[in-house]
Amino acid sequence: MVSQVVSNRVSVRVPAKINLALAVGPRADDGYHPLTTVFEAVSLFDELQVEATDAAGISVKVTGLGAEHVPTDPRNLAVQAAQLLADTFEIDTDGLAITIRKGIPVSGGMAGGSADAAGALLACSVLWDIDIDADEIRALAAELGSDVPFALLGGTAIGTGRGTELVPVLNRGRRHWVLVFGESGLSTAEVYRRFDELRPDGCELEVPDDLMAALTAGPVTKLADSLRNDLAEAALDLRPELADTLAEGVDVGALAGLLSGSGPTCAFLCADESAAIDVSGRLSRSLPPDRVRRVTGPVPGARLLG
Ligand SMILES: C[C@](O)(CO)[C@H](O)COP(=O)(O)OP(=O)(O)OC[C@H]1O[C@@H](n2ccc(N)nc2=O)[C@H](O)[C@@H]1O
Ligand SMILES: Nc1ncnc2c1ncn2[C@@H]1O[C@H](COP(=O)(O)OP(=O)(O)OP(=O)(O)O)[C@@H](O)[C@H]1O
Repeated sequence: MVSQVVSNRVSVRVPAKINLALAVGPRADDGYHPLTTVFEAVSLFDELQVEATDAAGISVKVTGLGAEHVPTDPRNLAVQAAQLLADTFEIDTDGLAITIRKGIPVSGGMAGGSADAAGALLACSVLWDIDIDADEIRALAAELGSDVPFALLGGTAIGTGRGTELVPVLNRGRRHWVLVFGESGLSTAEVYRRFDELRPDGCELEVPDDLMAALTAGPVTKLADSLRNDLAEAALDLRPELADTLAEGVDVGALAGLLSGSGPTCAFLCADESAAIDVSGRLSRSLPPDRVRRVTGPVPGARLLG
């Protein structure tokens, strides 16, 4: 297909995720673990702009939270996404300028890099006027990373396989969360490796019935009781101080504390908005305020801006 640039600048916004449940089976021969997870997209975003310029090659500029830890070369997941899309549709990437504004912590267990990959797929498909359907873009997303298809979809969804097979979950209401970002990031691969050492046979890949029921009916306390993360043990083994953070959030009024994905971000479910304001205020007294954020979920996946 020949590229035809229809607009020379496209902006998108992509949310972070938490895993309301993350059941992890034993490591498979390909190095990945089968999962049964319930993703929820929350109101913490990366913004990404792609632009057609006269310069050579692909350039990438990163600003915002933790930008200094993000590569600005072909290792950047947004660059990889643009390149994969271009290769698939035979498009010349010369002159592509990508700008990323990070709002999602890097290596925070909230799928920040995946968000940028999803954003680049969406933005470049518009910039290059590619006629790509939902199944095709989902397949490219899954090639880029296990969390990338969900970053496109958003909302609340069950993920199986590597986390790339998604089924949206109907649920009601808006949930109020307080996030505590880690002092530094944790490597997802390292957390899975420690999981293998601690749980060589994996954990049970059960569909979390109590959680599914709590998403559609009953008080939010029921949901708080059914949150689960099989990677928490491994992440806490690598970062024991996270146990104190999780306990502190509950001490100051959260209904439950949950490690987000592979961590180190801690997510606290609160009864309602005013409880979340109170919890975030109290946590900000003992922690640097820029590590504490109030968010809601679910929110939609990758969206065009403007
Ligand atoms: C922890 C989660 O965020 C939960 O949603 C994901 O499972 C991780 O998703 P991700 O960061 O997009 O993962 P990928 O980029 O695909 O893989 C990073 C590393 O995580 C490990 N990995 C990831 C997904 C999976 N189902 N099993 C794994 O073992 C692998 O060691 C892999 O090398
Ligand atoms: N656009 C990007 N944004 C953030 N990190 C990126 C990006 N591109 C590459 N990386 C690299 O990817 C690694 C993981 O970053 P990321 O922020 O996606 O972790 P994460 O949120 O813990 O991932 P997940 O929750 O999907 O496991 C980091 O080492 C980072 O340097």
